[in-house]
Amino acid sequence: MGTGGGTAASGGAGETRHGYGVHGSVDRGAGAQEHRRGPAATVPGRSGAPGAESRGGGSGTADGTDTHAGRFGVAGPGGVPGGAPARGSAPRGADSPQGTRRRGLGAWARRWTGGRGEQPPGPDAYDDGSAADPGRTPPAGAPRRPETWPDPAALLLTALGPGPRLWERGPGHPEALTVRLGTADRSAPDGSGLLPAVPVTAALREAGALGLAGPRPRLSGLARAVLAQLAALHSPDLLEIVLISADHARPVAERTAEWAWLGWLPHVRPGHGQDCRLLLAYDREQAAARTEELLRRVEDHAATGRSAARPAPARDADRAAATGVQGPTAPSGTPAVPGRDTAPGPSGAPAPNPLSRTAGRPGTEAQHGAPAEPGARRPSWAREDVGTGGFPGPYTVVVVDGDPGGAALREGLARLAVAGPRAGIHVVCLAETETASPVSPVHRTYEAACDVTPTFRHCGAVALLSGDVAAALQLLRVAPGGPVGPGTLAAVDAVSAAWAERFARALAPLRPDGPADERHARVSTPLPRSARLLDELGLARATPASLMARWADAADDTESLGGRARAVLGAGPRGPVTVDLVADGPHLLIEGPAGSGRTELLRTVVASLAAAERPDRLAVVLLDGRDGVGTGAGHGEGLRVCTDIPHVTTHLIANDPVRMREFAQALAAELKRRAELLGRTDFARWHAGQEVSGRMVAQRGPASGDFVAQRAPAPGSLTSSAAGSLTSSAAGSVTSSAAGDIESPPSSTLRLRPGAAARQRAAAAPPLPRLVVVVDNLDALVSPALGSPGRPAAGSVIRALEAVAREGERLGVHLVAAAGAGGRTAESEPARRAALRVTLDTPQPGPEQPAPGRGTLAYADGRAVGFQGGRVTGRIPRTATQRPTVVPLDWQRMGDPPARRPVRELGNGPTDLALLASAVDRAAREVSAARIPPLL
Ligand SMILES: Nc1ncnc2c1ncn2[C@@H]1O[C@H](COP(=O)(O)OP(=O)(O)OP(=O)(O)O)[C@@H](O)[C@H]1O
Repeated sequence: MGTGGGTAASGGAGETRHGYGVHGSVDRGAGAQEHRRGPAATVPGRSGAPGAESRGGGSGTADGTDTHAGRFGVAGPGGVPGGAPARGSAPRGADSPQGTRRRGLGAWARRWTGGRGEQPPGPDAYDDGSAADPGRTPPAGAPRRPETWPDPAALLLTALGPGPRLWERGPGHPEALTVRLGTADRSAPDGSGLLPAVPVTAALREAGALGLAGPRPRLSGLARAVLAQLAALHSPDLLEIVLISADHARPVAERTAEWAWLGWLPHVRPGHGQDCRLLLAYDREQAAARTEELLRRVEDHAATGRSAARPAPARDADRAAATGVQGPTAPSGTPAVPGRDTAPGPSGAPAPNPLSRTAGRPGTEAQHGAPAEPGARRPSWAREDVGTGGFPGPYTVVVVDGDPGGAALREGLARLAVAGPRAGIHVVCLAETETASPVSPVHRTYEAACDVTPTFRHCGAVALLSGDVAAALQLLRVAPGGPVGPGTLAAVDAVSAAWAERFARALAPLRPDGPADERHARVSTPLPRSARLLDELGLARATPASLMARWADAADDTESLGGRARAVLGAGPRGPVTVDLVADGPHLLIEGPAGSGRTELLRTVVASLAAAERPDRLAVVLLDGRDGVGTGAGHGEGLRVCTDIPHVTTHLIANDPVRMREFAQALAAELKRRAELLGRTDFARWHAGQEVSGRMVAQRGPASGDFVAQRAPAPGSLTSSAAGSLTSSAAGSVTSSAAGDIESPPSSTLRLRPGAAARQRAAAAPPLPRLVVVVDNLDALVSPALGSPGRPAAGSVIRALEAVAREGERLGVHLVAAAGAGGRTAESEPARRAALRVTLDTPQPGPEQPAPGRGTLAYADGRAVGFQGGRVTGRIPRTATQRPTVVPLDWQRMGDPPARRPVRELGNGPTDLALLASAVDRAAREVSAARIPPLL
């Protein structure tokens, strides 16, 4: 399929053919003007990349005539005297004299193999990147630099391998989202000859949106080549691809046939909760759904100021390296020779060091001799991100093929093209036009493209196919008035449908490595109407082993010394919403009207606290402030259903003044005990001290039995009458021989060691777990109803809770309380001292409305996040509904929401809470966790 001078491939790797240079093949009609020479066209940062502001405000270029060449054009040398280009680089805006094509075959072979390094170093004068002696042959064995912008053949090999370059570009990579559109011959900067087939590239992050226009067959070939590059070089975690091909001017069968290959890519799978099977839109509804999702993301980004996201470290490093290459502002010691420091990895893959990549990216900063001002290369809309490393991803490339119709949709896509780049969303717009030629000069072709695809007008850079057989393209920057400058002429890259299908099927089974949430931040999605806690916890099949793994992880957590108190509340816009009582607390207040799901949320908190930490490091005390709870007085079971969880040591209902007073005294006594034990230190530091003293003992002693020693409080620092009934084992392998222990260590181990008796006494001391006091209906305690049985003792309970609110943070005691909004409760100490606050919405009836439990979590620093509370007392879903079902699908319907059968609950089966409690109980036995004594 490749014709003329382009590097093109068709039908698969075996049929790949290559051409060289532009000579004789690139149309130079009226629309395809000569490239300008001279430094003005080659200085990065001067050309003013297109962007939202520049389009609106006319602040496009500094020199007015410069095009994209400095940013999204031919890469290559141009400004640095003696600066040596590396292979794969090109001068910008410089014409290609009819010079010698030295080592063209060598260049071909290297590009064909994607620069894998298996071929011996060639004699290419520019390969070694030596500024001093560009013609010097690189020393034997010198590492080869791979092609920065691989050609289609290299891409296919990468996918089929899969090769080492697969998904090589992360967010910090200087070439992330930069695509090669074709090639052009360029003269070497030292005048030594011609660099053949130098890549011509466009950077989406700089252009914002990219338009491609031309006759359909070649346009499709170019679009396939562009998307294949993106898919091969960026992982599906970093980049999702959305297709909107809903132009009714073409039959849907034709559109689906043309794009069928794209459906195989892992990048079109909905990774952020989108309601579809694949991110492919072939009709207006699907297109509207995808556009809406993306616009919401843009708004969400603007609202949360995500541009202040933490810097991608590599990015700053890149910039430093780029600056270093250019001289004046270079930090000393920065690798400065382009082309030298991008060594292939062991398998010929590019070195992972992004420093090298930037330094080895001639044609941008490295080659032009202009000191890189931070932000100068980037368009105005991106500049605010410069200091923070740019948008950190994940990115979205939206392919808009033709006009989907409908004013709202058009407007939405226009907004995406203009505002999307701030949120990492870049439009690649395809418009079917005639080839640019003397008959249809550039401006006319551009207007024709804007007519057939209105989104085209919002692209910051456009590539117009030109020439009799559309084998060339002209890459132009777009200013407010339309394309400017003569642009860059190149031979087009294009691949056939068969090539693309083979490529995409090769990628189809591949997945990125590692746990999903560690790989990339999730983008914002709408809240679900209901949520299941076990799903949010990732414990759909709650097993003792999965809980033990979490508890072991908590034991290593230095942030939560003494016990982790982290609870998942439910589903948020970016995954589960978690409160950390240690880091963000110490106390949590849940407010909401009756029926809003306060009690359920308290159960959710208790259940997820238990899933996060073992029961001898975290204890829970439950208090139902309303006297009718659990007595059939119409208020349900309250917190009683949580009492099967081994962490729960005490449950009190406020209907018995005697027990309530005892409870208040016991709680106060526990605070006193902790205060005496901790002395002047606090809970976390005390545990840190225990760790240190434990390690010192452990160093002297033999390996076995160390756990007892590690966790034993220092002798003499103990109080307690409860000694002997408890253990201080924390991580679970050994417990003391105290009463109530499930397993005891072999006592001979301790006897053999010096000082063992003292340590044994220490091990039997009372532990100091974190304690969470969970109170439902706090308002019923603050303002007890006249005649309620608990009224006489409510005051003493409240005083004890106030003491917890005041002193709990230092003592490792947390309060989680639920109450109706406002009233006297707001004035109470527990409410005033709650750093974390949840406000639940009034539930609305109706199947379309969210279930109770919808609310907002607010942090002390003003941050807030909405969530749908995770239900934990729902019945375990019927397994029958989870049987696999077979649904016939075709490409056309992949963008529809998947048909869902309602998950029916077993009417009388166990609840999720019961399932979890049972697993927690078994896990606690497995780790020999001792029970914490009840308060009462
Ligand atoms: N997250 C949730 N998902 C689905 N249903 C929920 C959720 N939370 C609560 N519900 C349901 O809403 C109803 C009220 O819940 P809950 O008793 O927790 O509310 P409340 O605010 O404590 O009200 P009250 O104090 O009047 O009992 C219950 O039927 C419960 O099953």
